[in-house]
Amino acid sequence: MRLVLPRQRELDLSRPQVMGILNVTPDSFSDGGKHQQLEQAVAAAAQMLQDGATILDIGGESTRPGAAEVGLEQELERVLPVISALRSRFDCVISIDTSKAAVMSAAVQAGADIINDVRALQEDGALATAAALQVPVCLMHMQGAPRTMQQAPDYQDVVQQVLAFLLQRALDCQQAGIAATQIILDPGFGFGKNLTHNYQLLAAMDKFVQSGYPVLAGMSRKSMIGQLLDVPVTERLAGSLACATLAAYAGAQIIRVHDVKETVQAVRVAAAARYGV
Ligand SMILES: Cn1c(SCC(=O)Nc2ccccc2)nc2c(=O)[nH]c(N)nc21
Repeated sequence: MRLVLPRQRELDLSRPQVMGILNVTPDSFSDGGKHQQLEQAVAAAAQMLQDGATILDIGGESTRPGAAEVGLEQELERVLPVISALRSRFDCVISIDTSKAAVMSAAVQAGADIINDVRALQEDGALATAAALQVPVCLMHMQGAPRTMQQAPDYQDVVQQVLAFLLQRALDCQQAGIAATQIILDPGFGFGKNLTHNYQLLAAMDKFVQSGYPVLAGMSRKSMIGQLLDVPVTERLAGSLACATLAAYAGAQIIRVHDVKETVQAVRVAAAARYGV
């Protein structure tokens, strides 16, 4: 199993890969000029790559519960300088975390290799644009919108409903011209799910893997850990490592995290048990 990337590169998914989170939203940097922020992002990227991340996820729109929408120009000016700087310095895989078609095109042109869309290409023009760009896409499930999604998440059967949504979106993508082997599925932990929903999805990770599509799991430092353990976001490393280990052992191929060094080690243990040393 592998993803075909631009510029004759590819990403081998026969073993789980760690995706480092590179947030470029203003609340993710100590204040300082644009240049300083770019330097900080490049330094953080270098550290994550040194620690074993093979993918860096760049996002300009905060999708935290209650977050407001971000304008196109604002999102572009946050992500493009960072993508260009990373592309010119590192040979890593870069994913662009966006739902806007215009950001997808500009980001891929600047050097991004994968589209990571928390809205599963449902925004205007997103599906056609992603198909035209011919890069791998991650389709994530979200119930509702970031501003409202955590008010009252509700499902008859969260696993069945999330999986059915993702399989349908994957078919929509294939009909638009995206190859099945270029489609990654993601249950969207914390996006319109309560604590029980999140752990039912984690327990059913093998069902998503059995779909045959690559699976991305993103639970790092999320409230599904904070609420369960009653710990603040700064005390969620152990819980995050447990989630990453469970997901990798169940066969998830991409694990999206903040704490790269520790997760690379934990995922390597899980992979040794599942695939052999
Ligand atoms: C962009 N993005 C996000 S942002 C939310 C987040 O990290 N919240 C958060 C981070 C730290 C603490 C509390 C909450 N989560 C996913 C995911 O699970 N899958 C994919 N594919 N993309 C994703």
